[in-house]
Amino acid sequence: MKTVCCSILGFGAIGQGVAEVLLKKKEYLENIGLEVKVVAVVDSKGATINPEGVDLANCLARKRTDGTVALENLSGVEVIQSVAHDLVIETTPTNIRTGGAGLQNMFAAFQTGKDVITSNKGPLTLKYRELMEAAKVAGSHFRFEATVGGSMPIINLSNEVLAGNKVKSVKGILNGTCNYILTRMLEERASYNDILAESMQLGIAETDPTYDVEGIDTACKLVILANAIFGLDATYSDVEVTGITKVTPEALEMAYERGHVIKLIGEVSRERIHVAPRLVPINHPLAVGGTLNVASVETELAGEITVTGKGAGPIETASAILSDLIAIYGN
Ligand SMILES: NC(=O)C1=CN([C@@H]2O[C@H](COP(=O)(O)OP(=O)(O)OC[C@H]3O[C@@H](n4cnc5c(N)ncnc54)[C@H](OP(=O)(O)O)[C@@H]3O)[C@@H](O)[C@H]2O)C=CC1
Ligand SMILES: N[C@@H](CC=O)C(=O)O
Ligand code: NA
Repeated sequence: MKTVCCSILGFGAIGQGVAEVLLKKKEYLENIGLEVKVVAVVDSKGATINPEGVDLANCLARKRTDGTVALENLSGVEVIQSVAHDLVIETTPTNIRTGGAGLQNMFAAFQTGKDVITSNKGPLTLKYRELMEAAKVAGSHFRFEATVGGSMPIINLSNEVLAGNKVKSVKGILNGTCNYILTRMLEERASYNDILAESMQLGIAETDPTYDVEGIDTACKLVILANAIFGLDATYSDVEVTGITKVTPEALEMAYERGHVIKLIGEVSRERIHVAPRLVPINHPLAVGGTLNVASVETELAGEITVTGKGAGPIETASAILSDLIAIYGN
């Protein structure tokens, strides 16, 4: 049995989703020879630490009742530097201006020879090259399937499953919150503000939901795809960005009467990176609803390959983190 000691940095929707999935998959992981021991859990107020393994069920319960897991006044970086472990699971909020706590956590993880799995888009949008270089120098694994499309495989699909294929472009819906809002505005005539509030409660919206509705989150994901799949050195300023805040119920209904839905479509190729609301025919493969994401990958040898899956949500996103964990340590 291989023991993987890890920390969970950020214990909001996704961090808690990871804890739940690790509890649910304990037996499965043991059956494939992995004991995953969480030695530290950190939120914005501090940390719970136990080198023998923290009680995840207890952490989840305390987070619900007390609003925090903090028993010790330590930050993510302090935990990385002082607690022995192999893997940092980084799920703090996306911040594309500074990279936020996530950027510091990732550099600290690589400086101390740890592997990183993350759902956090900020650091990868801001400092992709530097992070890849730091991971390489440290000989660390760095995986981030959860950053784009949540549970929907897209990064590992393009780089691993479709290995050898040159990807020409990726086009699709990469924000679950916007898709949920546009779908419910059309189908139930629900109000934009009510659905946005509900998205926050469901744990699908960003910590700052303007990232979702202004197209910033989709733009970050396109930057990550540009760098991870196309080998570009793109940053946020390379993306043309329009969000959904100006899409009205009337526009959605008029489009529908003419056989179309309005979707927030992102597209990345070597030539152009852009996101904007676009008309999509009702029966088109990109016309998926709810929190679904969808991506059409245009490849050199295999033609077009389209995937769809839940683009947001705690358990769904944790499933991508779990698959990255198994990709690193399984077998
Ligand atoms: N929600 C989703 O469906 C998806 C989210 N993501 C990404 O995953 C990440 C997490 O998202 P989500 O869980 O929804 O966000 P939340 O806002 O629900 O949770 C963020 C967590 O990070 C903690 N945190 C904030 N600042 C710090 C800090 N300095 N040190 C340690 N912990 C800190 C918060 O603490 P506290 O609890 O004390 O406030 C909270 O526990 C984001 O980067 C997001 O972009 C990616 C895919 C899907
Ligand atoms: N807020 C994001 C979460 C996943 O990245 C979304 O709605 O897609
Ligand atoms: Na994904």
